Formats: sequence, C-alpha cells, structure tokens
Amino acid sequence: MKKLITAEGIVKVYDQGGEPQTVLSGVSLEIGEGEFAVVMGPSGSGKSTLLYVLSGMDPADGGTIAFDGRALDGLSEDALADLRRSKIGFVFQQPTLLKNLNILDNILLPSLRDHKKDSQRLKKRARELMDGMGIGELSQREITKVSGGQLQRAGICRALMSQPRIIMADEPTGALNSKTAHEIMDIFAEINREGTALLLVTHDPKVAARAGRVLFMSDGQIVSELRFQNKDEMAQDKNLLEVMEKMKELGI
Ligand SMILES: Nc1ncnc2c1ncn2[C@@H]1O[C@H](COP(=O)(O)OP(=O)(O)OP(=O)(O)O)[C@@H](O)[C@H]1O
Repeated sequence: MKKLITAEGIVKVYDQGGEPQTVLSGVSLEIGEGEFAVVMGPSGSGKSTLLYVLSGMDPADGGTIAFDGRALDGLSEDALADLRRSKIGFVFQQPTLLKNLNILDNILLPSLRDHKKDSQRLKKRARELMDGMGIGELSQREITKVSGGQLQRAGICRALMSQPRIIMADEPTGALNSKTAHEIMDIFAEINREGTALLLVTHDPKVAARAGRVLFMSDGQIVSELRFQNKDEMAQDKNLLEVMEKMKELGI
C-alpha cells in the first residue's frame, strides 16, 4: 500500500499554566492510501492532538511528518493551509457550521473561498453530495432546524467538497444516538470504499470494528495495534470482540 502519511517520532508539548506537558512523546505511524484507521485510547491520551498535528493544523515540537512524500516542516503557512484545504477533509464531533447560513451555503463556503470562479461547478458538486447523503431536500434549511445526524451529513459533505485524499474525524459519532451513528458509519465506509483514506478518533468500539486498523494510545504513545483483514458485516462482530478485549487489557 502506498504511503499517504508518514510520521516519525512526533513530539507535542503544551504549556499548562506555565508547566510544559508532553502530550505526544515520540509517535511514529504510517497511514496508507485508502486505508481506514481508527485511534482509540483513554481521555487525555493525546488522540485529538495527534489528529491535529498530523493534519498540520497544529505544529509538532519534534519529529517529522510527510504527506504524500512531502515534508510538512519545511512548508510555509500558506503552503500548509493549501495542502490541508485541498488534500485533507476534517469532520468534527459537532460540525462547526455558521448559524446565519443555510446548509448548502455552509457546505459551499470553504471551497468557494478558494475557487470563486468555479461557483457553478462547486454548487453542482455540493448538490450531488447532499443528494448522495440523503439531505438533498435540506439545502435551503437553516442549520438550527435540522437533526444532529443531518448536521453531521452536512459536515461530511463539506469535508468532501475538495475531493480530499483523507478524511480525518474527531469523534464524528460522539454526539449521535446509536442508530444515527450507524448510518454515519455506513457513509464513512462508503467513502472509504471509493478510495478515500479515513483516520477517525473514537471511543466507540463499534466504530473501531469497522476499520482495517485500530491504533491504541496511552500517555502520548501508540501502545498497541489491531489489524482487520475483513471489514464486512459478518466480520464486524468478531472484530468488535477483539477491540473490546484489547480495551479491557489496556484499561480503556
Ligand atoms: N491547547 C491545549 N493547551 C494545553 N493543553 C492541551 C491543549 N489541548 C490539549 N491539551 C491537553 O493535552 C492532553 C491530550 O489532549 P487530547 O485532547 O489530545 O486527548 P484525547 O485523547 O483526545 O482526549 P479525549 O478522549 O478526552 O478527547 C490533555 O491532557 C489535554 O488537557
């Protein structure tokens, strides 16, 4: 599998009330093209920080990260922002959409900012994505008047607008009930089948059971890993048991 992200010895230190706290202490990992990886671990173990550092949103204090063979540390702020916007889609637990814009405009906004002249093409793409995700009827709806699942679908549409190579998501199902979480995971699985890599942070073993690889973090390090060859429905029950066993073993 061709490498998409290569990280070696990543260190991240936060200042906490004047005291330095090492949140990532030498994390090394590779994410392949089209891979579906999940990060699990106790609260505070550094999962979100790892995601933000790998995406170039937050600079590392040590180590190296390369995206598609290109080192992030030598890049200017502009080049980094450009890479992030064009190659990485980000999905959050609660989509950060603007309250004064309708769903369609929220999905369009980031890509329109970068490609003003392409507005017709972008609108067409946004509508196709919304239709594909079952929210085609909601384009003019205010974002305060849709369900959590519909909002998350809009967040995923927005992340897909630039046809990213990877979607990174921080607890994308954390605010949803289990039925809606399952539907959102079906969407992620489909996105992955179409070739986009996924890196998801989750506390939910059912989400992890659908991945090809589960990385377990503890105290700023990757301490264990599971790999699943088979991601189909039948295999997921077996994968789930393995994830739960590992969580128990690691005290998560
Ligand atoms: N901007 C920041 N400034 C200072 N400390 C931070 C900052 N962001 C995170 N931390 C600290 O870094 C540690 C790791 O945080 P992080 O959010 O990466 O953990 P996590 O594993 O994602 O946790 P959770 O599962 O609760 O979301 C925590 O102790 C947190 O308090």
